[in-house]
Amino acid sequence: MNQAQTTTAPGPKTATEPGPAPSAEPLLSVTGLTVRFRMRAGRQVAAVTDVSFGLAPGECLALVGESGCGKSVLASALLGLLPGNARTDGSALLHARGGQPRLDLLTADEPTLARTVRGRRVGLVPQSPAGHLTPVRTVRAQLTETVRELRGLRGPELAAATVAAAERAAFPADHLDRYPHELSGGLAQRAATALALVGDAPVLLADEPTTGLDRALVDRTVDELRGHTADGRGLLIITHDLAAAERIADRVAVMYAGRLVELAPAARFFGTPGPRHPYARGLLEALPERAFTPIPGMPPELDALPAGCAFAPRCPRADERCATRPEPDDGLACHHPLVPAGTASEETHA
Ligand SMILES: Nc1ncnc2c1ncn2[C@@H]1O[C@H](COP(=O)(O)OP(=O)(O)OP(=O)(O)O)[C@@H](O)[C@H]1O
Ligand code: NI
Repeated sequence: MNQAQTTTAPGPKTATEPGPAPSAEPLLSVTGLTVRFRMRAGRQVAAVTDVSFGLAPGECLALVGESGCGKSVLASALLGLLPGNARTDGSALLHARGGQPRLDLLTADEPTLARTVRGRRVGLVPQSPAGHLTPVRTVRAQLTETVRELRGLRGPELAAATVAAAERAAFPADHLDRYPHELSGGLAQRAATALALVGDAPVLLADEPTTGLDRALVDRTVDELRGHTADGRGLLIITHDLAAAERIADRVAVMYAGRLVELAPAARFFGTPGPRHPYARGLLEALPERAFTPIPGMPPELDALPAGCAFAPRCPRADERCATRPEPDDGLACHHPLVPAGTASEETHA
């Protein structure tokens, strides 16, 4: 979506900016989101730090980054699903829509989240579907209940809508009467996706929705998720699968050690001139169809982060400036970007 491709956090745009009116206000504005886990002996895990982004109507934003960088914690924070030892800061405004009021997801109380947000205003495809499916009930029973609750259907209509909901996520109808433990990982994933799609929530968070699926099913699943953004809904997809992100995303957000280090239009990120942050470039170059060269080293521990740039110890371009943490600017937090600011726009076709 063009209107969403230029800013780190699409706040309210000025009247002089072009773009269709419906995108003037994002669906979701996350500002300075920070999550800390309090551990024993005064230890603290900095899982998410000062993350800001917006999700525009009709937009698909892909959130990528190595394991443990805070992606799922970010999603959990948006749904009020963090454990008791977590403390959040910042805001995550879910804007007014369809008669529903504006709401800060970080401060909303549990009854509000349970009754009006989860599944209705913000859907979730969870990272571990097995843990989110009820073990003692068949997939059909769970899907039927969700369709009844969220769509208000009864009788034959309900039965038909349940089968259609399964079909939407490529969950085979002849497996509907199985219990979660009777499903493969890929089928459990599809059941969870089917459940998450039922409510047609304005914002859908999909946390690794394609784990355990083969390429054809990955494509089918992400296309279905992308289809969710019709009618001005938004999709935040968390994925390790950069090919899937390239297939469906409008923008890509790259997270490292709890922070967003780059936020870029997908066309620019995957095409020319490519990622601007050395870490983002490294992620892309690690792909088999690219250089197939992994980034050396490991991400830092989140309870002992360095004062400067957290990527510096692994960065081929690091220098003395990196002892100071780079402030995010124009969708990038790096002292020595691969593509200098101002040259990253569409006219750069070297
Ligand atoms: N309840 C918790 N208490 C303490 N630390 C936690 C808790 N939950 C998550 N963490 C830590 O927060 C960090 C971020 O975890 P998160 O699950 O968000 O990573 P991720 O980016 O989703 O990784 P993956 O790609 O493997 O799913 C990790 O270091 C993890 O150990
Ligand atoms: Ni995760």
